[in-house]
Amino acid sequence: MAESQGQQLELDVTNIAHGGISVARHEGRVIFVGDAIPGERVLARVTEDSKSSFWRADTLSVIEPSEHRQMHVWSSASVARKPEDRAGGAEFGHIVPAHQRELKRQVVVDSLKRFAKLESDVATGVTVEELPGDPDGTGWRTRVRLHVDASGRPGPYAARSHRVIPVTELPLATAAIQEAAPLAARFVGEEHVDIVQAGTGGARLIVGQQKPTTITEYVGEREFRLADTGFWQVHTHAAQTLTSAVQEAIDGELFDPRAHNLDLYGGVGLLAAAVADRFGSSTRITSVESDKAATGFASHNLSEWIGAEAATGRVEKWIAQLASSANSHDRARLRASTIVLDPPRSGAGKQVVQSIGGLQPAQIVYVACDPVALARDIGLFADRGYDLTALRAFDLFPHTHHVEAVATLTRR
Ligand SMILES: C[S@@+](CC[C@H](N)C(=O)[O-])C[C@H]1O[C@@H](n2cnc3c(N)ncnc32)[C@H](O)[C@@H]1O
Repeated sequence: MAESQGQQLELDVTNIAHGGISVARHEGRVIFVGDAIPGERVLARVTEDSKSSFWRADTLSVIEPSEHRQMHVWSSASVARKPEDRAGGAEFGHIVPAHQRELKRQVVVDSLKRFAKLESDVATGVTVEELPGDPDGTGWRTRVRLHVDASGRPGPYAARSHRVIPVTELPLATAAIQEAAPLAARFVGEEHVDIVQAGTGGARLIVGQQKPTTITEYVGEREFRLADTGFWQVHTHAAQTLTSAVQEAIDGELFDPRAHNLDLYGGVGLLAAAVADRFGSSTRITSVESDKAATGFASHNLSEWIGAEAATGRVEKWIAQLASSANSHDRARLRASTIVLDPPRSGAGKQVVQSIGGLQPAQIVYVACDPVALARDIGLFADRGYDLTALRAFDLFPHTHHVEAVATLTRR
């Protein structure tokens, strides 16, 4: 069907879809359109027509703008540029922040309806909460990766492409990163350059596979040590927001500090510390993480709690092994447990959900950065006897389509 590629169409945009794209219809066929807003009429160019069920298109110009449209916060990503020259990573930057959150709310509610068959008040009543910081949604990013092109120029990729776009500013990044970012430098032979702003010491540049250095991040007064190349929540206020959200998501009536509580996909122990901070010095919790360097830091970060420990392993294997080796006392401690999990974008998946379900914990707190993966897993947990009893969502990534959710699931 390649004859439609490149064709220009006037489209009425009706809905938002997962992934930061909007939905329009043309002659009965769904077309996913980038850089548009539901309610707008746009002139778009078809970029993909290989599937019979849907096509993709880029907005070329806006014919009837939405009342929620604003000038893009990043001129390098503006619809005024040719689609292939627009920087990626700020695909909602042309939408006023409050409406970005409304569209993200719709995606969360719609995902739960479609993939978990859930239309309860808990599911439909969710809102997407704004984080502290600049209300215009800029200046929050403490980690930025710039890719490097064949001539050594660094920049973000264009949306859905590996084409490096040279830029002169990074408005989503913190002031320290904007100042330190070597946007005019050349890095011939490197694949990428990372700029990281740690809790202390300004912005650092990490070129290619440079050896890691230990940095310190703070959540309130609490210190977390980690590698500058390792995982840490990206928004300046994300670690504190998720700490409070996880603490509040746990039903205190169902929490047993002496149970075999788990923090799965634990990184350097941020959420295990959140749990132990709320429930006190006798809290028992094991943080499980596949990155050995991270669990080394987690052991240090959790050392104030005698019952907190870090284990290195892939969750899917580690938990299956735990289930197969548990005796009746272990099983009772697991049945009384609270399990926090914070998997990567792909979610926990069927195998891990089945293993967790098999342990029959009292409650599960699921921190998710992908609403579709979360909804799929909530549906799988429902089959294992767990109901969604609380849900919050947070705008951890303003001007992008990403949204973070914290869900509590309780054993029926
Ligand atoms: C979204 S991060 C969350 C980290 C931590 N909860 C935090 O908030 O800082 C997900 C973590 O899961 C780890 N990870 C990814 N896949 C894993 C797996 N199959 N088993 C264990 N850990 C995994 C990653 O290394 C990363 O540290």
